[in-house]
Amino acid sequence: MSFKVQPAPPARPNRCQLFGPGSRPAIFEKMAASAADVINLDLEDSVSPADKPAARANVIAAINDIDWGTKTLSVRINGLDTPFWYRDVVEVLEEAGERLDVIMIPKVGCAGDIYAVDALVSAIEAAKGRAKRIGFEVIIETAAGLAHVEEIAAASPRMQAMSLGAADYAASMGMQTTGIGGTQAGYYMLADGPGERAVSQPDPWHFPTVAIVSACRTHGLLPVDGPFGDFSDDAGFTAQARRSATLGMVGKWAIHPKQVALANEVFTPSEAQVTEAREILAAMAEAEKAGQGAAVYKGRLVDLASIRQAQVIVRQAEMIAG
Ligand SMILES: CCC(=O)SCCNC(=O)CCNC(=O)[C@H](O)C(C)(C)COP(=O)(O)OP(=O)(O)OC[C@H]1O[C@@H](n2cnc3c(N)ncnc32)[C@H](O)[C@@H]1OP(=O)(O)O
Ligand SMILES: O=CC(=O)O
Ligand SMILES: [Mg+2]
Repeated sequence: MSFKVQPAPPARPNRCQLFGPGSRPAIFEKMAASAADVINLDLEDSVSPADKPAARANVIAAINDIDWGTKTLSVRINGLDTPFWYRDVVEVLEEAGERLDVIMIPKVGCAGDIYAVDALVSAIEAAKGRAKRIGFEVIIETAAGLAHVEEIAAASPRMQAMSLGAADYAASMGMQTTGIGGTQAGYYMLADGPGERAVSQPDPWHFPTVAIVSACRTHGLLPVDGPFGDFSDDAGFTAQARRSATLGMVGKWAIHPKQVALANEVFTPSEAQVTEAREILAAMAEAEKAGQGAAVYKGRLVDLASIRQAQVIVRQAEMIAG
């Protein structure tokens, strides 16, 4: 471990972020009644340019009028390359009440993008006497965003979470696919050797996922997997979510309500995982009493690092249980 201790991320559940277009207020109550930990009211890519002003008004009314319970409530603003974003920030922060928790900034390319939004948000908070400091979450979904992922993670004390946006990321990287997340038909390997050659399909999102997790863990943010577009493919969603969870992400977006339960299941440590983690902690407590730093648990090595691994699972389960 470095001399600098790794900071803890915000202690709140973030297993599923349910999105809904700000231009579709009929679904807002359904979003509030869902089992998602985080709600993202969208002003960006699910809202057509002509609908932006009406969507802002809908979102402001929804923040003020709907009972969002204990969910984290976020609004996705438009990107800094558009004429919409500053009005999103000004109107939402001037007119919506204190229930809003977070602003999501899409297509972030460098720390300066965060600085710009921070300056505007700080000025409005001061002018309006807002008591609660608005947090930021960002989407890494461009080549520049990935190249500068670490400086973005460190850009502001407002930063809480980072998502991988597979659709825009694929476009920005020039990837030859229209699929949003999951395995991609063209990204496959053929085994060497004689006879019929086995096909394997590696994960094309592996590199950005690991880069985001690393930046987030370094700076105490929540790493989140973004959208999986084919909401008819439950198995595909679950496989993608399991890969992300295994690599350290804490949750995944839902772009349809049927994906909420799938995400919650993957990102809630199972009873078997928690039991095993507690047994490892118990085995290590016994080993320590006997003056040993290593022990055998179910035929495999456990040592002091196993304590830290097991604590990840136990803490996650305890935080979710509240
Ligand atoms: C890809 C890049 C990105 O940026 S993703 C993030 C931005 N995109 C979004 O926010 C899109 C969010 N999703 C949607 O707009 C809709 O779910 C889409 C995909 C259009 C499908 O809608 P629809 O055709 O109504 O679906 P459905 O008939 O299967 O709906 C079944 C019931 O569920 C409801 N529903 C629909 N979407 C949501 C939602 N996001 N949150 C909560 N509820 C939702 C529908 O109203 C319908 O309800 P009911 O059964 O009629 O009562
Ligand atoms: O905004 C999300 C994406 O996948 O693009
Ligand atoms: Mg996007």
